[in-house]
Amino acid sequence: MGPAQKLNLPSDRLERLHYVKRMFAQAKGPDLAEEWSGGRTSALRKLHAVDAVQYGRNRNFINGAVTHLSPYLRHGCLSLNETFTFVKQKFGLQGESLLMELAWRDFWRQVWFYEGNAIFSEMEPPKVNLDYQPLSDAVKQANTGLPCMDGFIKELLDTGYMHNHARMWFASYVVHHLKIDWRETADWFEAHLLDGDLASNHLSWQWVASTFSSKPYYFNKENLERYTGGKYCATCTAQCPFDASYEVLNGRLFSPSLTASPKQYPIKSLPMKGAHTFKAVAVLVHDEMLSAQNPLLSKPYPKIFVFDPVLCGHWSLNRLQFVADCLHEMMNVEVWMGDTHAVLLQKGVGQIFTQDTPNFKLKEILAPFSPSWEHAPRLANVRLSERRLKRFSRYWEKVGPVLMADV
Ligand SMILES: Cc1cc2nc3c(=O)[nH]c(=O)nc-3n(C[C@H](O)[C@H](O)[C@H](O)COP(=O)(O)OP(=O)(O)OC[C@H]3O[C@@H](n4cnc5c(N)ncnc54)[C@H](O)[C@@H]3O)c2cc1C
Repeated sequence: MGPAQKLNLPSDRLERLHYVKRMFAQAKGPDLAEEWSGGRTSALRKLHAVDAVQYGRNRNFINGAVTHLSPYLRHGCLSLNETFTFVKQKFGLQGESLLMELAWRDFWRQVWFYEGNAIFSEMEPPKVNLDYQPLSDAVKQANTGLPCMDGFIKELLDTGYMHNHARMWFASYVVHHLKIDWRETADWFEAHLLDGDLASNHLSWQWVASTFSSKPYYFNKENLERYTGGKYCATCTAQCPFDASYEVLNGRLFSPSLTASPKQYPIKSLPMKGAHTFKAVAVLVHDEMLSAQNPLLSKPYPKIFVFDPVLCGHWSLNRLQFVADCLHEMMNVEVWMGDTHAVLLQKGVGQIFTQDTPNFKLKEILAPFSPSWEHAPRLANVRLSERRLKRFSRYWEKVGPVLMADV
């Protein structure tokens, strides 16, 4: 890693895109499209355009009224609470479907807080036989020979986005048809998403695989054709692996799992760095709190954000550009690239305030700086037992009535 370097993000958007490309020369992929510009201004525009009524009717269709809010929620441009309240007040019960999807995000995050690094290994034994083949170049390069899957992958590589239903189909195809290692693909997938989120992503892959659900997720051609409006099937000449009844697919894809123990994926700790006696205090802004409205930014200390390769070295170019857009709106935040530890030492910082996160890597990096982890308000102020955090339905049984009480 080179020495830490302070960045001066240009105000002009095009210049900023070029600047990020130059500074992060190793980052791959196309530039960030204008419609995905980062920051709270764009986030609010998208929030005000939400049509929760249409969403409830057609969210599973690939061209349905989905919100595209995920990158903004992931990076804290909007808080989940304010988004939930906005939808509830504007749409009432008609917004229920969207409110429930927003709650899924909270559920995965609460599971991450509770389980920690366990979410990166199999949470439960798989309910059907899984295999762990390496992720192939054919998948990574959108060259599977299936127009639907290649179309989904191309969209991911070109824009950093994939519709939720396409994510489910794609994950199911990779894990259950190609028998590829879910964890390797989840890591690759997260690196290409603008909304890449370790909890929503890795736990969703486990939900599809059946290591955090009671059965595997799979689909047939009829389902894909219906929700894509026939877009891929109409001209497809491939031998379709999905063209069968659920019963036939079930027999073809699965036999009950013989593995009693869930697969574990070891996680390396970062090398421990010593504490020190510096006196300065700072607010460490991280990638989940990218809004000038974040309450921590009102503290009377310097605010510092670091593009640390340990945390974001695997991100695609457009994700880095998205984050740069967000930071550009946060006038009083100093932006650096390099080793967080080195930046804080260089600035004589001995103590930091920051927003709490389940991200263990960030916690390890910040441990030598007496971090004060400030909790963001929770979506619902309810205590959730381990049992509730095993399945969304049990979580919702407790949280739903609290959140929906005044609708
Ligand atoms: C295999 C797989 C991987 C995924 N990886 C991620 C990820 O890395 N980051 C991420 O934010 N989401 C992930 N999701 C969840 C979901 O697909 C996306 O949040 C959603 O598609 C984002 O698009 P949108 O904002 O237009 O969603 P909309 O359908 O408009 O939903 C509105 C919001 O509700 C939340 N939401 C909706 N569905 C889900 C869900 N199933 N789980 C959690 N939150 C949800 C999101 O915050 C989303 O922005 C993944 C799902 C699957 C099946």
